[in-house]
Amino acid sequence: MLPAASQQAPTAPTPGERPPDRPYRRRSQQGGFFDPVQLVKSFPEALRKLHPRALVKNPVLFVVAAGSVLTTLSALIHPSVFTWVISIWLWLTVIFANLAEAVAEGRGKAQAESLRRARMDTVALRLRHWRYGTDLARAETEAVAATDLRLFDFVLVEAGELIPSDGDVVYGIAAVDESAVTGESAPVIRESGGDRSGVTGGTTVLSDRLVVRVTSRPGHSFMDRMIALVEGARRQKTPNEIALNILLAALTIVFVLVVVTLQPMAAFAHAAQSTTVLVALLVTLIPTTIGALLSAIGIAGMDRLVQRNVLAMSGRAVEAAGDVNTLLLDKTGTITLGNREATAFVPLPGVDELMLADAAQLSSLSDETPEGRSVVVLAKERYGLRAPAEGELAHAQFVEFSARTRMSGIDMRWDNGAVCHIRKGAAAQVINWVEIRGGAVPSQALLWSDSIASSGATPLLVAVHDWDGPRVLGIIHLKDVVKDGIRERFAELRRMGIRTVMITGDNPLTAKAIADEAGVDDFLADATPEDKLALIKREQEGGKLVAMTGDGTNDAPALAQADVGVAMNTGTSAAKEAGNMVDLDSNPTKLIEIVEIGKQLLITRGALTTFSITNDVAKYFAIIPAMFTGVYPGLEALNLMGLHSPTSAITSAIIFNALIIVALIPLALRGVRYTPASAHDLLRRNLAVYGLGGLVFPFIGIKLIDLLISTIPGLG
Ligand SMILES: Nc1ncnc2c1ncn2[C@@H]1O[C@H](COP(=O)(O)OP(=O)(O)OP(=O)(O)O)[C@@H](O)[C@H]1O
Ligand SMILES: [K+]
Ligand SMILES: [Mg+2]
Repeated sequence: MLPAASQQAPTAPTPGERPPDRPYRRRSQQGGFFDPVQLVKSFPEALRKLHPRALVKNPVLFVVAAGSVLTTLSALIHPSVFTWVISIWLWLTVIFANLAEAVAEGRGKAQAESLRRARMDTVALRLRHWRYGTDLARAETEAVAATDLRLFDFVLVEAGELIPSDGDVVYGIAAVDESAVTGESAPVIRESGGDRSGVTGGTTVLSDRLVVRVTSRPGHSFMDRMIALVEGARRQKTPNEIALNILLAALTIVFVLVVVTLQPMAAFAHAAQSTTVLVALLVTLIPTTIGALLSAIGIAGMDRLVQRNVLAMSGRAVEAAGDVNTLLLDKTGTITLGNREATAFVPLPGVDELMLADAAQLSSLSDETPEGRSVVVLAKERYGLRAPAEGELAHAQFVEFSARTRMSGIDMRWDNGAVCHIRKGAAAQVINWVEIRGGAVPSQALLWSDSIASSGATPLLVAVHDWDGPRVLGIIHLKDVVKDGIRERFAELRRMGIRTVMITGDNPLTAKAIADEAGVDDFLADATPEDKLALIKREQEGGKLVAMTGDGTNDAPALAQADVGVAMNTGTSAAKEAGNMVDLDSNPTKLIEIVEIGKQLLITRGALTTFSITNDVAKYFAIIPAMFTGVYPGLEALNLMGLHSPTSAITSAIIFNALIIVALIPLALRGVRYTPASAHDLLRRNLAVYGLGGLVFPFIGIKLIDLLISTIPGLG
């Protein structure tokens, strides 16, 4: 039996219909963006991170921890209020730094928990020997545990059932509830053939039924990857982060040398310092603030993407997003709604309309793309044409659509030896097909299809080669609609300095019409998957960072090559595998937010590094006079803050040094405010705010702490 190729699409919104500026549901934002309770909750984890194995990964913190051990030992040998207070606050410095990381990770852990709950063990109905055209009612099935499914198994999923594994729909069309993964309760359409064929294990089929080909091994599913990602288990340091870490380590080594060589000089001046004071000086000099917050900033950047329903598989991609120059988008399903539908059959002069409709339908019987299905539907609804019954097409061979041939069709053979070939596809390819077979193509074929294309629709030429010879019959008019509000979003990208380029396999006229309507800066038409890849490489050779959004298998090579490859969650598994980000909302203009988050990550890191280095200056002015006023009374002039006593001055500096870490945790997690502006303006503003702030703020903070603690006996 032939499959019911003309099943109607269930009535649910297509993903593209969502207005781009709709506020996304942010899953873990229910308790406010930064919840102070998290600080308390993460405390045990911060203590666990005191393990030396965890500490060595952060050279700055490791030095502080080593200093804490030294001061604690000396407090045990020469106990005093001062030595104990310094020791305790040094340990607190390390713990607060761990706390920053623990809080950043904690938010993801909670999310991972809720994902785990969604991932249930299910029983799958595996189909034995399924191939296209099998009657599902008669197909042999066996029940197996979802965990026992293998790659390329076929499973049947009915309405109300959980999809047992990631895969591609190979037969059928259904409404699917993907809220377990995307947090979005509106159902989405998943169908075979097109760019909306990918399904995710753990989501639920709401209507109809699907045959799914399994594309992931147990334990390697999308949901598993998502859990590992939000938990931070797979987080690797990005190249920029590693570079900054090396710089911080180098600074630390320099200051260790400074402090160690200071002691002989101090001794020479009869002002030899205690271990506690030397460690205190060292800790104030090294960049503890940024050392403590660096990894939290990175984790929070990934997390901010998750809040916007984007899964970034690599931190490097998030950083690259902050510097993107060019954005490439495919047309169908990305810029347009993507349900290209046949709306009319246009016969050439002298061709019977019914004959064209019949040929169009025959050529689309096994064409499982949305376009193909819509042709069958149109032929049935407008002309009452029914798909041929079982047996009638026993000797037919289907020719599947491919992005390279840009055609699909059927070859039919009759018992008397007669043969009939039917093709439909892009105008240039079909005309070529007819001419190679020796047929003549009337000028209207190209003229009319060009005029359809110029309106932004896609023309498909239909041609036959039978006993009457090769000839074009007419044109199928495929309509596609540009998504609402996309023009404004592209204008916004332009303001951010990003060039948008549409790349499509469609013809240049359709491409131009859509490009004009959507307001992209440039377009490339007639693009094969290789062309898409080559375009990205060319842009990259010029030193540019390229982002690409796409959903089709034919976009996969380009998605893999791009610096930022954002696959639509509605897309095929191949596209999702190839990209380094997946947008669960399948919104191509999400890239605007991704770029913002990338920029915000870079700015936050820069701002806090500046703050960290400048805020050490005040501590220096607190500690140096305290160390030497005994022997050089003139140094009292450096006691700008008028601190109470040498011990209170040093203690205040160390307490401030520890507290500033906790105070900046919310900023590290939330990110510095980002407004679209040139990189130069942003840099200047941040230097002013965070550089100057870092310079001035500690003077006030240390003075206040000094006023407080000078009342404590033993410190005053
Ligand atoms: N089912 C089909 N049968 C025959 N020809 C088709 C079919 N679908 C598309 N075509 C033709 O092939 C061309 C390329 O289509 P395809 O969907 O591969 O483009 P693409 O590269 O994915 O671009 P985009 O998705 O950006 O539009 C279309 O312009 C159309 O002429
Ligand atoms: K410091
Ligand atoms: Mg496509």
